[in-house]
Amino acid sequence: MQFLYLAIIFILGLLIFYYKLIYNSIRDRLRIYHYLSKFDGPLAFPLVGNLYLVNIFDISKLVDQVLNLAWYYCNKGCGIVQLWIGPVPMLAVVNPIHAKEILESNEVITKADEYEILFPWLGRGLLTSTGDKWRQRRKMLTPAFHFKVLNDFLSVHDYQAKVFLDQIKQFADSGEEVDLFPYIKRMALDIICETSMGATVDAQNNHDHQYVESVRRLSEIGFLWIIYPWLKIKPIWYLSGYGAEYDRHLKIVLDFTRNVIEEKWTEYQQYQLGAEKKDKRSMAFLDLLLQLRSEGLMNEEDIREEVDTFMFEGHDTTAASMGWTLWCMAHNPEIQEKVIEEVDRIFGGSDRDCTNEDLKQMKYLEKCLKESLRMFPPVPFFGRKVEKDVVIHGNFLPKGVRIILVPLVLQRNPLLFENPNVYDPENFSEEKMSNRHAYSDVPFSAGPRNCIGQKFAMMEEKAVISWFFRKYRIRANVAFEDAKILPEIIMKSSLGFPVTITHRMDNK
Ligand code: HEM
Repeated sequence: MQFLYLAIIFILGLLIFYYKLIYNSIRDRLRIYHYLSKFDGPLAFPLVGNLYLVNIFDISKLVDQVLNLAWYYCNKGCGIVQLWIGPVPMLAVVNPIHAKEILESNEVITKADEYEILFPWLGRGLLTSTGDKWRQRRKMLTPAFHFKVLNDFLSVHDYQAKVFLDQIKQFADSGEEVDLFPYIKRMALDIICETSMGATVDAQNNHDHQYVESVRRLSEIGFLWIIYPWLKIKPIWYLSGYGAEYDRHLKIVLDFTRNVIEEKWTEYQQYQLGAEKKDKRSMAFLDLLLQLRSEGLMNEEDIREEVDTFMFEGHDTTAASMGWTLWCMAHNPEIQEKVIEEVDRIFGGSDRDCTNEDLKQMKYLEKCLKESLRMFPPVPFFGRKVEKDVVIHGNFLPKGVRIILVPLVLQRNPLLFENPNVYDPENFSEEKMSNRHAYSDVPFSAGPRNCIGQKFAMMEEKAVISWFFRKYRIRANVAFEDAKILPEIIMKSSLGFPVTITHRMDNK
Protein backbone atom coordinates (compact mmCIF):
# COMPACT_ATOMS: atom_id res chain seq x y z
CA MET A 1 0.00 0.00 0.00
CA GLN A 2 2.79 2.29 1.03
CA PHE A 3 4.47 1.54 -2.31
CA LEU A 4 1.30 2.56 -4.16
CA TYR A 5 1.19 5.91 -2.35
CA LEU A 6 4.84 6.48 -3.13
CA ALA A 7 4.23 5.66 -6.81
CA ILE A 8 1.25 8.06 -6.98
CA ILE A 9 3.27 10.83 -5.29
CA PHE A 10 6.14 10.19 -7.71
CA ILE A 11 3.87 10.37 -10.77
CA LEU A 12 2.13 13.50 -9.46
CA GLY A 13 5.55 15.02 -8.82
CA LEU A 14 6.61 14.28 -12.38
CA LEU A 15 3.37 15.76 -13.77
CA ILE A 16 3.81 18.94 -11.72
CA PHE A 17 7.48 19.22 -12.66
CA TYR A 18 6.85 18.67 -16.35
CA TYR A 19 3.37 20.17 -16.53
CA LYS A 20 4.48 23.00 -18.84
CA LEU A 21 6.18 20.61 -21.24
CA ILE A 22 3.19 18.24 -21.26
CA TYR A 23 0.72 21.11 -21.62
CA ASN A 24 2.69 22.61 -24.53
CA SER A 25 3.02 19.36 -26.41
CA ILE A 26 -0.70 18.53 -26.04
CA ARG A 27 -1.61 22.07 -27.10
CA ASP A 28 0.70 21.92 -30.16
CA ARG A 29 -0.65 18.55 -31.21
CA LEU A 30 -4.27 19.67 -30.90
CA ARG A 31 -3.40 22.74 -32.94
CA ILE A 32 -1.93 20.54 -35.68
CA TYR A 33 -5.06 18.31 -35.63
CA HIS A 34 -7.24 21.38 -35.91
CA TYR A 35 -5.53 22.75 -39.00
CA LEU A 36 -5.00 19.35 -40.61
CA SER A 37 -8.69 18.59 -40.41
CA LYS A 38 -9.24 21.41 -42.93
CA PHE A 39 -7.47 19.34 -45.62
CA ASP A 40 -9.13 16.58 -47.58
CA GLY A 41 -7.69 13.08 -47.09
CA PRO A 42 -8.56 9.43 -46.45
CA LEU A 43 -10.26 8.38 -43.24
CA ALA A 44 -7.67 7.76 -40.52
CA PHE A 45 -7.95 5.58 -37.42
CA PRO A 46 -6.14 6.03 -34.09
CA LEU A 47 -2.60 4.63 -34.06
CA VAL A 48 -2.77 2.98 -37.52
CA GLY A 49 -3.71 6.23 -39.26
CA ASN A 50 -3.99 5.49 -43.01
CA LEU A 51 -1.64 2.53 -42.96
CA TYR A 52 -4.64 0.17 -43.31
CA LEU A 53 -4.95 1.41 -46.93
CA VAL A 54 -1.61 -0.03 -48.01
CA ASN A 55 0.27 -3.26 -47.50
CA ILE A 56 3.48 -2.03 -45.89
CA PHE A 57 4.77 -5.59 -45.68
CA ASP A 58 4.86 -5.88 -49.46
CA ILE A 59 6.77 -2.81 -50.55
CA SER A 60 6.65 -3.87 -54.21
CA LYS A 61 2.92 -2.95 -54.19
CA LEU A 62 3.39 0.18 -52.09
CA VAL A 63 4.18 2.48 -55.00
CA ASP A 64 1.01 1.67 -56.98
CA GLN A 65 -1.16 1.96 -53.89
CA VAL A 66 0.28 5.35 -52.93
CA LEU A 67 -0.03 6.66 -56.49
CA ASN A 68 -3.65 5.63 -56.88
CA LEU A 69 -4.53 7.27 -53.60
CA ALA A 70 -2.70 10.50 -54.46
CA TRP A 71 -4.24 10.81 -57.91
CA TYR A 72 -7.73 10.26 -56.55
CA TYR A 73 -7.30 13.44 -54.49
CA CYS A 74 -5.51 15.25 -57.29
CA ASN A 75 -8.45 14.51 -59.61
CA LYS A 76 -10.74 15.97 -56.97
CA GLY A 77 -8.77 19.21 -57.31
CA CYS A 78 -6.74 18.93 -54.09
CA GLY A 79 -3.23 20.42 -53.96
CA ILE A 80 -2.33 19.18 -50.48
CA VAL A 81 -3.78 16.09 -48.78
CA GLN A 82 -3.73 15.10 -45.11
CA LEU A 83 -2.16 11.73 -44.42
CA TRP A 84 -1.47 9.72 -41.27
CA ILE A 85 1.57 7.44 -41.25
CA GLY A 86 0.44 5.51 -38.16
CA PRO A 87 0.07 8.16 -35.44
CA VAL A 88 2.18 10.70 -37.36
CA PRO A 89 0.25 13.42 -39.21
CA MET A 90 1.59 14.68 -42.53
CA LEU A 91 0.58 16.80 -45.47
CA ALA A 92 1.28 15.33 -48.89
CA VAL A 93 1.75 17.67 -51.85
CA VAL A 94 0.06 16.29 -54.97
CA ASN A 95 -0.01 19.27 -57.33
CA PRO A 96 2.88 21.13 -59.05
CA ILE A 97 1.54 24.57 -58.17
CA HIS A 98 1.68 23.78 -54.45
CA ALA A 99 5.00 21.94 -54.90
CA LYS A 100 6.51 25.08 -56.42
CA GLU A 101 5.46 27.29 -53.52
CA ILE A 102 6.76 24.86 -50.92
CA LEU A 103 10.04 24.03 -52.62
CA GLU A 104 10.77 27.67 -53.41
CA SER A 105 9.94 28.85 -49.91
CA ASN A 106 12.95 30.07 -47.94
CA GLU A 107 11.02 29.37 -44.75
CA VAL A 108 10.25 25.67 -45.26
CA ILE A 109 13.80 24.37 -45.53
CA THR A 110 14.07 22.09 -42.48
CA LYS A 111 14.06 18.39 -43.29
CA ALA A 112 11.35 16.19 -41.74
CA ASP A 113 12.05 13.92 -38.76
CA GLU A 114 12.28 10.94 -41.16
CA TYR A 115 15.85 12.06 -41.98
CA GLU A 116 16.88 11.40 -38.33
CA ILE A 117 18.02 7.91 -39.25
CA LEU A 118 20.71 9.54 -41.39
CA PHE A 119 22.09 11.74 -38.58
CA PRO A 120 24.53 9.19 -37.10
CA TRP A 121 25.91 8.66 -40.61
CA LEU A 122 25.72 12.07 -42.32
CA GLY A 123 25.70 14.21 -39.17
CA ARG A 124 24.32 17.66 -39.93
CA GLY A 125 25.86 17.94 -43.37
CA LEU A 126 24.41 19.69 -46.38
CA LEU A 127 21.54 17.23 -46.84
CA THR A 128 20.38 17.12 -43.23
CA SER A 129 21.27 20.51 -41.72
CA THR A 130 18.99 23.54 -41.60
CA GLY A 131 18.88 27.28 -40.91
CA ASP A 132 22.10 29.31 -40.91
CA LYS A 133 24.31 26.25 -40.75
CA TRP A 134 22.79 24.94 -43.99
CA ARG A 135 22.96 28.38 -45.67
CA GLN A 136 26.64 28.73 -44.77
CA ARG A 137 27.49 25.22 -45.92
CA ARG A 138 25.62 25.58 -49.18
CA LYS A 139 27.55 28.79 -49.91
CA MET A 140 30.88 27.19 -48.99
CA LEU A 141 30.29 24.03 -51.01
CA THR A 142 28.77 25.53 -54.15
CA PRO A 143 32.25 26.23 -55.66
CA ALA A 144 32.98 22.49 -55.37
CA PHE A 145 30.35 21.99 -58.10
CA HIS A 146 31.67 24.70 -60.40
CA PHE A 147 31.80 23.54 -64.03
CA LYS A 148 35.62 23.77 -64.04
CA VAL A 149 35.79 21.27 -61.15
CA LEU A 150 33.18 19.05 -62.79
CA ASN A 151 35.06 19.10 -66.10
CA ASP A 152 38.14 17.75 -64.33
CA PHE A 153 36.08 14.77 -63.21
CA LEU A 154 35.38 13.73 -66.79
CA SER A 155 38.61 11.72 -66.82
CA VAL A 156 37.32 9.77 -63.79
CA HIS A 157 33.95 9.07 -65.45
CA ASP A 158 35.77 7.93 -68.59
CA TYR A 159 38.21 5.70 -66.78
CA GLN A 160 35.60 4.01 -64.58
CA ALA A 161 33.18 3.63 -67.53
CA LYS A 162 35.88 1.72 -69.41
CA VAL A 163 36.48 -0.57 -66.43
CA PHE A 164 32.72 -1.18 -66.37
CA LEU A 165 32.68 -2.06 -70.08
CA ASP A 166 35.53 -4.51 -69.52
CA GLN A 167 33.70 -6.12 -66.62
CA ILE A 168 30.57 -6.82 -68.63
CA LYS A 169 32.39 -7.85 -71.82
CA GLN A 170 32.27 -11.52 -70.76
CA PHE A 171 28.45 -11.39 -70.98
CA ALA A 172 28.54 -9.81 -74.43
CA ASP A 173 30.99 -12.57 -75.49
CA SER A 174 28.85 -15.40 -74.13
CA GLY A 175 25.36 -13.97 -74.68
CA GLU A 176 24.52 -14.93 -71.11
CA GLU A 177 21.89 -12.79 -69.36
CA VAL A 178 23.28 -10.49 -66.66
CA ASP A 179 21.80 -8.29 -63.96
CA LEU A 180 23.58 -5.02 -64.71
CA PHE A 181 22.71 -3.32 -61.45
CA PRO A 182 25.55 -4.59 -59.21
CA TYR A 183 28.07 -3.66 -61.94
CA ILE A 184 26.63 -0.17 -62.37
CA LYS A 185 26.51 0.34 -58.61
CA ARG A 186 30.14 -0.58 -58.11
CA MET A 187 31.14 1.72 -60.95
CA ALA A 188 29.11 4.61 -59.49
CA LEU A 189 30.70 3.98 -56.11
CA ASP A 190 34.21 4.05 -57.59
CA ILE A 191 33.37 7.30 -59.37
CA ILE A 192 32.06 9.06 -56.27
CA CYS A 193 34.90 7.76 -54.11
CA GLU A 194 37.50 9.04 -56.48
CA THR A 195 35.80 12.39 -57.12
CA SER A 196 34.78 13.14 -53.57
CA MET A 197 37.74 11.73 -51.69
CA GLY A 198 40.47 11.27 -54.27
CA ALA A 199 40.62 7.71 -52.89
CA THR A 200 39.75 4.43 -54.49
CA VAL A 201 37.83 1.47 -53.10
CA ASP A 202 38.23 -0.23 -56.49
CA ALA A 203 34.82 -1.77 -55.93
CA GLN A 204 34.64 -2.80 -59.60
CA ASN A 205 37.48 -5.23 -59.10
CA ASN A 206 36.91 -5.92 -55.44
CA HIS A 207 33.33 -7.16 -55.23
CA ASP A 208 33.46 -8.06 -51.56
CA HIS A 209 34.66 -4.69 -50.31
CA GLN A 210 33.23 -4.22 -46.80
CA TYR A 211 32.48 -0.55 -47.35
CA VAL A 212 30.28 -1.36 -50.36
CA GLU A 213 28.25 -3.93 -48.45
CA SER A 214 27.88 -1.63 -45.44
CA VAL A 215 26.58 1.31 -47.50
CA ARG A 216 24.04 -1.05 -49.08
CA ARG A 217 22.76 -2.35 -45.74
CA LEU A 218 22.62 1.11 -44.15
CA SER A 219 20.29 2.27 -46.93
CA GLU A 220 18.09 -0.82 -46.65
CA ILE A 221 17.77 -0.76 -42.87
CA GLY A 222 17.33 3.02 -42.89
CA PHE A 223 14.29 2.72 -45.12
CA LEU A 224 12.71 0.11 -42.83
CA TRP A 225 13.18 2.56 -39.93
CA ILE A 226 11.29 5.19 -41.93
CA ILE A 227 8.29 3.09 -42.92
CA TYR A 228 7.79 0.97 -39.80
CA PRO A 229 6.84 3.41 -37.00
CA TRP A 230 7.54 0.83 -34.25
CA LEU A 231 11.25 0.66 -35.18
CA LYS A 232 11.55 4.26 -33.95
CA ILE A 233 11.14 2.92 -30.39
CA LYS A 234 14.73 2.31 -29.28
CA PRO A 235 14.23 -1.03 -27.43
CA ILE A 236 12.30 -2.47 -30.41
CA TRP A 237 14.96 -1.13 -32.82
CA TYR A 238 17.63 -3.06 -30.92
CA LEU A 239 15.51 -6.12 -30.08
CA SER A 240 14.66 -6.50 -33.78
CA GLY A 241 18.40 -6.83 -34.49
CA TYR A 242 18.32 -3.91 -36.95
CA GLY A 243 19.77 -1.45 -34.44
CA ALA A 244 22.91 -3.48 -33.81
CA GLU A 245 23.34 -4.26 -37.49
CA TYR A 246 22.94 -0.59 -38.38
CA ASP A 247 25.56 0.41 -35.77
CA ARG A 248 27.99 -2.24 -37.02
CA HIS A 249 27.80 -1.07 -40.64
CA LEU A 250 27.89 2.55 -39.54
CA LYS A 251 31.20 1.99 -37.78
CA ILE A 252 32.73 0.42 -40.90
CA VAL A 253 31.60 3.33 -43.08
CA LEU A 254 32.65 6.08 -40.66
CA ASP A 255 36.05 4.49 -39.97
CA PHE A 256 36.69 4.25 -43.69
CA THR A 257 35.90 7.91 -44.38
CA ARG A 258 37.79 9.15 -41.32
CA ASN A 259 40.91 7.20 -42.33
CA VAL A 260 40.82 8.55 -45.88
CA ILE A 261 40.36 12.11 -44.63
CA GLU A 262 43.25 11.78 -42.20
CA GLU A 263 45.52 10.41 -44.90
CA LYS A 264 44.52 13.16 -47.30
CA TRP A 265 44.98 15.82 -44.63
CA THR A 266 48.56 14.68 -44.04
CA GLU A 267 49.13 14.68 -47.80
CA TYR A 268 47.55 18.11 -48.09
CA GLN A 269 49.84 19.54 -45.42
CA GLN A 270 52.89 18.07 -47.13
CA TYR A 271 51.69 19.48 -50.41
CA GLN A 272 51.29 22.92 -48.82
CA LEU A 273 54.92 22.63 -47.73
CA GLY A 274 55.79 21.83 -51.32
CA ALA A 275 56.95 18.30 -50.48
CA GLU A 276 55.10 16.54 -53.23
CA LYS A 277 53.00 17.63 -56.19
CA LYS A 278 49.66 15.86 -56.59
CA ASP A 279 48.48 14.40 -59.84
CA LYS A 280 45.42 16.01 -61.41
CA ARG A 281 43.16 12.98 -61.21
CA SER A 282 43.19 13.16 -57.42
CA MET A 283 41.94 16.78 -57.29
CA ALA A 284 38.69 15.88 -55.55
CA PHE A 285 35.93 17.63 -53.59
CA LEU A 286 37.95 16.69 -50.53
CA ASP A 287 40.80 18.97 -51.62
CA LEU A 288 38.43 21.91 -51.48
CA LEU A 289 37.17 20.85 -48.07
CA LEU A 290 40.72 20.47 -46.76
CA GLN A 291 41.44 23.98 -47.95
CA LEU A 292 38.46 25.18 -45.89
CA ARG A 293 39.89 23.26 -42.93
CA SER A 294 43.26 24.94 -43.35
CA GLU A 295 41.45 28.31 -43.35
CA GLY A 296 39.73 27.32 -40.09
CA LEU A 297 36.25 27.30 -41.70
CA MET A 298 35.64 23.58 -41.17
CA ASN A 299 36.88 21.00 -38.70
CA GLU A 300 37.62 17.33 -39.24
CA GLU A 301 34.09 16.19 -38.39
CA ASP A 302 32.49 18.84 -40.62
CA ILE A 303 34.52 17.47 -43.50
CA ARG A 304 33.57 13.91 -42.67
CA GLU A 305 29.88 14.83 -42.70
CA GLU A 306 30.10 16.40 -46.13
CA VAL A 307 32.20 13.65 -47.66
CA ASP A 308 29.77 11.03 -46.35
CA THR A 309 26.86 13.12 -47.67
CA PHE A 310 28.40 13.15 -51.15
CA MET A 311 29.11 9.43 -50.88
CA PHE A 312 25.53 8.70 -49.83
CA GLU A 313 23.71 11.07 -52.24
CA GLY A 314 26.17 10.67 -55.06
CA HIS A 315 26.30 7.02 -56.01
CA ASP A 316 23.11 5.05 -55.34
CA THR A 317 21.16 7.82 -57.04
CA THR A 318 23.21 7.88 -60.25
CA ALA A 319 23.43 4.07 -60.27
CA ALA A 320 19.65 3.73 -60.06
CA SER A 321 19.18 6.35 -62.75
CA MET A 322 21.68 4.72 -65.16
CA GLY A 323 20.24 1.27 -64.43
CA TRP A 324 16.67 2.38 -65.21
CA THR A 325 17.86 4.18 -68.34
CA LEU A 326 19.50 1.04 -69.69
CA TRP A 327 16.41 -0.94 -68.73
CA CYS A 328 14.24 1.49 -70.74
CA MET A 329 16.65 1.25 -73.71
CA ALA A 330 16.55 -2.54 -73.55
CA HIS A 331 12.77 -2.37 -74.03
CA ASN A 332 12.78 0.34 -76.69
CA PRO A 333 15.06 -0.68 -79.59
CA GLU A 334 14.09 2.31 -81.78
CA ILE A 335 15.02 4.76 -79.04
CA GLN A 336 18.24 2.82 -78.46
CA GLU A 337 19.13 3.13 -82.16
CA LYS A 338 18.62 6.89 -82.03
CA VAL A 339 21.03 7.09 -79.08
CA ILE A 340 23.54 4.96 -80.99
CA GLU A 341 23.20 7.24 -84.03
CA GLU A 342 23.89 10.28 -81.85
CA VAL A 343 26.86 8.65 -80.14
CA ASP A 344 28.33 7.63 -83.54
CA ARG A 345 27.80 11.12 -84.90
CA ILE A 346 29.80 12.53 -82.00
CA PHE A 347 32.56 9.94 -81.69
CA GLY A 348 32.62 8.56 -85.21
CA GLY A 349 33.35 5.05 -83.97
CA SER A 350 36.51 6.12 -82.12
CA ASP A 351 37.66 5.13 -78.63
CA ARG A 352 38.73 8.62 -77.68
CA ASP A 353 37.89 10.08 -74.30
CA CYS A 354 34.79 12.15 -73.77
CA THR A 355 35.02 15.95 -73.67
CA ASN A 356 32.66 18.50 -72.25
CA GLU A 357 31.86 19.58 -75.82
CA ASP A 358 30.78 15.99 -76.58
CA LEU A 359 28.45 15.99 -73.57
CA LYS A 360 26.79 19.18 -74.77
CA GLN A 361 26.02 17.52 -78.10
CA MET A 362 24.22 14.58 -76.48
CA LYS A 363 20.84 16.25 -76.76
CA TYR A 364 18.84 13.11 -77.46
CA LEU A 365 20.55 11.12 -74.72
CA GLU A 366 19.78 13.96 -72.33
CA LYS A 367 16.06 13.64 -73.15
CA CYS A 368 16.29 9.89 -72.55
CA LEU A 369 17.95 10.40 -69.16
CA LYS A 370 15.36 12.96 -68.13
CA GLU A 371 12.58 10.62 -69.19
CA SER A 372 13.93 7.77 -67.06
CA LEU A 373 14.29 10.17 -64.13
CA ARG A 374 10.63 11.07 -64.69
CA MET A 375 9.44 7.47 -64.67
CA PHE A 376 11.91 6.23 -62.07
CA PRO A 377 13.04 9.09 -59.82
CA PRO A 378 15.84 7.69 -57.61
CA VAL A 379 14.88 9.72 -54.51
CA PRO A 380 11.40 8.44 -53.60
CA PHE A 381 10.33 11.36 -51.40
CA PHE A 382 11.48 14.60 -49.83
CA GLY A 383 10.17 15.67 -46.46
CA ARG A 384 10.08 19.04 -44.75
CA LYS A 385 9.08 20.21 -41.29
CA VAL A 386 7.20 23.48 -40.91
CA GLU A 387 9.02 25.43 -38.18
CA LYS A 388 6.94 28.59 -38.35
CA ASP A 389 3.28 28.87 -39.40
CA VAL A 390 3.19 29.47 -43.12
CA VAL A 391 0.55 30.00 -45.82
CA ILE A 392 1.04 28.05 -49.04
CA HIS A 393 -1.28 28.85 -51.94
CA GLY A 394 -3.95 30.01 -49.50
CA ASN A 395 -3.53 26.97 -47.23
CA PHE A 396 -2.49 27.52 -43.62
CA LEU A 397 0.26 25.07 -42.59
CA PRO A 398 0.76 25.05 -38.82
CA LYS A 399 4.16 24.95 -37.10
CA GLY A 400 5.27 21.38 -36.38
CA VAL A 401 3.51 19.69 -39.31
CA ARG A 402 5.52 17.54 -41.71
CA ILE A 403 5.22 17.86 -45.45
CA ILE A 404 5.97 15.07 -47.88
CA LEU A 405 6.48 15.31 -51.62
CA VAL A 406 6.64 12.14 -53.72
CA PRO A 407 8.10 12.98 -57.18
CA LEU A 408 6.37 9.96 -58.75
CA VAL A 409 2.97 11.37 -57.79
CA LEU A 410 3.63 14.36 -60.05
CA GLN A 411 5.77 12.67 -62.67
CA ARG A 412 3.35 9.85 -63.46
CA ASN A 413 0.18 11.85 -63.05
CA PRO A 414 -2.03 11.28 -66.14
CA LEU A 415 -3.30 14.86 -65.77
CA LEU A 416 0.25 16.16 -66.28
CA PHE A 417 1.72 13.58 -68.68
CA GLU A 418 -0.09 11.89 -71.55
CA ASN A 419 0.58 8.13 -71.28
CA PRO A 420 2.65 8.52 -68.10
CA ASN A 421 3.65 4.83 -68.01
CA VAL A 422 5.11 4.83 -71.51
CA TYR A 423 8.81 5.62 -71.93
CA ASP A 424 8.87 8.53 -74.34
CA PRO A 425 11.91 10.86 -74.42
CA GLU A 426 9.80 13.31 -76.47
CA ASN A 427 8.15 14.26 -73.19
CA PHE A 428 11.26 16.44 -72.91
CA SER A 429 10.99 18.12 -76.28
CA GLU A 430 11.04 21.92 -76.02
CA GLU A 431 7.41 22.09 -77.08
CA LYS A 432 6.13 19.63 -74.47
CA MET A 433 8.21 21.19 -71.72
CA SER A 434 6.96 24.67 -72.45
CA ASN A 435 3.36 23.41 -72.29
CA ARG A 436 3.50 22.01 -68.79
CA HIS A 437 4.18 23.33 -65.30
CA ALA A 438 7.91 23.32 -64.54
CA TYR A 439 7.32 21.56 -61.22
CA SER A 440 5.58 18.58 -62.87
CA ASP A 441 9.02 17.00 -63.00
CA VAL A 442 11.27 17.37 -59.95
CA PRO A 443 13.64 14.35 -59.65
CA PHE A 444 16.38 16.63 -58.29
CA SER A 445 13.93 18.57 -56.12
CA ALA A 446 13.90 22.32 -56.80
CA GLY A 447 14.26 25.68 -55.10
CA PRO A 448 16.95 26.55 -52.55
CA ARG A 449 17.36 22.93 -51.36
CA ASN A 450 17.60 21.37 -54.77
CA CYS A 451 20.26 18.79 -55.56
CA ILE A 452 23.69 20.41 -55.60
CA GLY A 453 25.03 17.41 -57.54
CA GLN A 454 22.56 17.61 -60.43
CA LYS A 455 25.14 18.66 -63.07
CA PHE A 456 27.68 16.17 -61.75
CA ALA A 457 25.07 13.42 -62.07
CA MET A 458 24.08 14.33 -65.64
CA MET A 459 27.72 14.50 -66.73
CA GLU A 460 28.49 11.11 -65.21
CA GLU A 461 25.42 9.51 -66.75
CA LYS A 462 26.00 10.93 -70.20
CA ALA A 463 29.64 9.88 -70.18
CA VAL A 464 28.89 6.33 -69.00
CA ILE A 465 25.81 5.64 -71.14
CA SER A 466 27.48 7.01 -74.27
CA TRP A 467 30.47 4.73 -73.62
CA PHE A 468 28.08 1.81 -73.23
CA PHE A 469 26.46 2.42 -76.61
CA ARG A 470 29.77 2.96 -78.35
CA LYS A 471 30.41 -0.72 -77.62
CA TYR A 472 27.18 -2.59 -77.03
CA ARG A 473 23.50 -3.04 -77.79
CA ILE A 474 21.13 -4.26 -75.13
CA ARG A 475 17.84 -6.14 -74.93
CA ALA A 476 15.64 -7.56 -72.20
CA ASN A 477 13.93 -10.92 -71.94
CA VAL A 478 11.64 -9.92 -69.10
CA ALA A 479 8.61 -7.62 -69.52
CA PHE A 480 9.10 -3.95 -68.72
CA GLU A 481 6.36 -3.94 -66.07
CA ASP A 482 7.81 -6.96 -64.27
CA ALA A 483 10.51 -4.78 -62.73
CA LYS A 484 8.54 -3.20 -59.88
CA ILE A 485 9.75 -0.04 -58.23
CA LEU A 486 11.00 -0.75 -54.71
CA PRO A 487 10.83 2.40 -52.63
CA GLU A 488 13.95 2.08 -50.48
CA ILE A 489 15.87 5.20 -49.41
CA ILE A 490 16.86 5.18 -53.08
CA MET A 491 14.37 3.60 -55.50
CA LYS A 492 15.41 0.21 -56.78
CA SER A 493 14.07 -2.34 -59.22
CA SER A 494 12.58 -5.51 -57.73
CA LEU A 495 14.39 -7.61 -60.37
CA GLY A 496 17.58 -5.63 -60.75
CA PHE A 497 18.17 -5.06 -64.48
CA PRO A 498 18.45 -8.48 -66.15
CA VAL A 499 19.47 -7.94 -69.78
CA THR A 500 21.35 -9.48 -72.66
CA ILE A 501 24.23 -7.49 -74.13
CA THR A 502 25.64 -7.88 -77.63
CA HIS A 503 28.76 -6.42 -79.22
CA ARG A 504 28.07 -3.71 -81.77
CA MET A 505 29.50 -5.51 -84.79
CA ASP A 506 28.88 -2.38 -86.90
CA ASN A 507 31.37 -0.52 -84.71
CA LYS A 508 34.23 -3.04 -84.73
C1 HEM B 1 20.47 11.03 -60.50
C2 HEM B 1 21.17 11.44 -59.47
C3 HEM B 1 20.63 12.27 -58.33
C4 HEM B 1 19.35 12.52 -57.96
C5 HEM B 1 18.07 12.01 -58.60
C6 HEM B 1 19.40 13.37 -56.80
C7 HEM B 1 18.29 13.87 -56.14
C8 HEM B 1 18.35 14.72 -55.06
C9 HEM B 1 17.20 15.23 -54.38
C10 HEM B 1 15.76 14.89 -54.72
C11 HEM B 1 17.63 16.03 -53.38
C12 HEM B 1 16.78 16.74 -52.35
C13 HEM B 1 16.57 15.75 -51.23
C14 HEM B 1 15.70 16.25 -50.14
O1 HEM B 1 15.17 17.37 -50.17
O2 HEM B 1 15.54 15.46 -49.22
C15 HEM B 1 19.07 16.03 -53.42
C16 HEM B 1 19.88 16.72 -52.55
C17 HEM B 1 21.24 16.63 -52.54
N1 HEM B 1 22.02 15.94 -53.44
FE1 HEM B 1 21.39 14.89 -55.02
N2 HEM B 1 20.70 13.60 -56.49
C18 HEM B 1 21.49 12.96 -57.40
C19 HEM B 1 22.87 12.97 -57.45
C20 HEM B 1 23.69 13.63 -56.58
C21 HEM B 1 25.12 13.65 -56.65
C22 HEM B 1 25.94 12.96 -57.73
C23 HEM B 1 25.57 14.36 -55.56
C24 HEM B 1 26.97 14.69 -55.14
C25 HEM B 1 28.03 14.45 -55.80
C26 HEM B 1 24.40 14.82 -54.83
C27 HEM B 1 24.44 15.56 -53.68
C28 HEM B 1 23.33 16.09 -53.06
C29 HEM B 1 23.41 16.91 -51.86
C30 HEM B 1 24.66 17.28 -51.11
C31 HEM B 1 22.10 17.27 -51.55
C32 HEM B 1 21.63 18.16 -50.42
C33 HEM B 1 21.51 19.58 -50.96
C34 HEM B 1 20.99 20.59 -49.96
O3 HEM B 1 20.13 20.27 -49.15
O4 HEM B 1 21.45 21.74 -50.03
N3 HEM B 1 23.29 14.36 -55.48
N4 HEM B 1 19.49 15.22 -54.46
